[in-house]
Amino acid sequence: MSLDSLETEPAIAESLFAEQIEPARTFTHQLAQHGEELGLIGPLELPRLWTRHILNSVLVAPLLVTGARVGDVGTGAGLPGLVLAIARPDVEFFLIEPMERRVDWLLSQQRLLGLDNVTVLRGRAEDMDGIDDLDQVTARAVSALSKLLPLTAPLLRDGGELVLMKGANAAKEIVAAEKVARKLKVTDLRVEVLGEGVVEETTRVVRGCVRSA
Ligand SMILES: C[S@@+](CC[C@H](N)C(=O)[O-])C[C@H]1O[C@@H](n2cnc3c(N)ncnc32)[C@H](O)[C@@H]1O
Repeated sequence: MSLDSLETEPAIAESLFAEQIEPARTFTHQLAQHGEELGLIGPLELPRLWTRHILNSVLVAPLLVTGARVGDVGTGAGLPGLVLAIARPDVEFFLIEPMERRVDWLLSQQRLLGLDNVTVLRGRAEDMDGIDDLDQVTARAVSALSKLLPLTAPLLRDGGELVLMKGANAAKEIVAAEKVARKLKVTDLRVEVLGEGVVEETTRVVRGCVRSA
């Protein structure tokens, strides 16, 4: 595929990725080159690949805790899971994705980038038997919060945290998910906007904790 229409790297990318900028560039180029043919990104995404997808994902990196075990549910093309694994080599990532073709892509990128902080798990989040002790769980563009909470909250240890990337309706989704949140013992659900004054397109996350007592 021609990379002619790939968005020029925004100047802010270098400060957001710091010393990890080179692998971030490699991954972005890989996604630009192969993403459409593999059905990972739409044909209109190249002119906004950095802004809409890569930077949007890396803005979550400062919310992750050093040494944490972090699950990313529905990683797909690698968003945000692989981008975060590039930006945060000090964090251990479990990328959960059911589709074989996407899993193959994630494994190929993990190898290419030499990411030894990544484990790719093939399957649906709700079928991840034996994983219920993660410190933090992320997800992006998987489903509405009321459906996403049952996929993500059970993967967390008591006191673990959800960091779910959401769109403009995030606050409304929290209201709609109140009952399911109570059932799953998810507390303190709130919206945070990341990247204000730093990037053109800010990122919205819903954060919340799982507390059994
Ligand atoms: C719209 S894509 C978003 C992919 C990526 N997170 C992104 O932002 O580009 C949704 C992804 O969630 C995955 N998915 C759907 N249901 C899932 C489940 N129950 N558990 C884990 N992943 C799931 C799909 O296979 C798909 O890759």
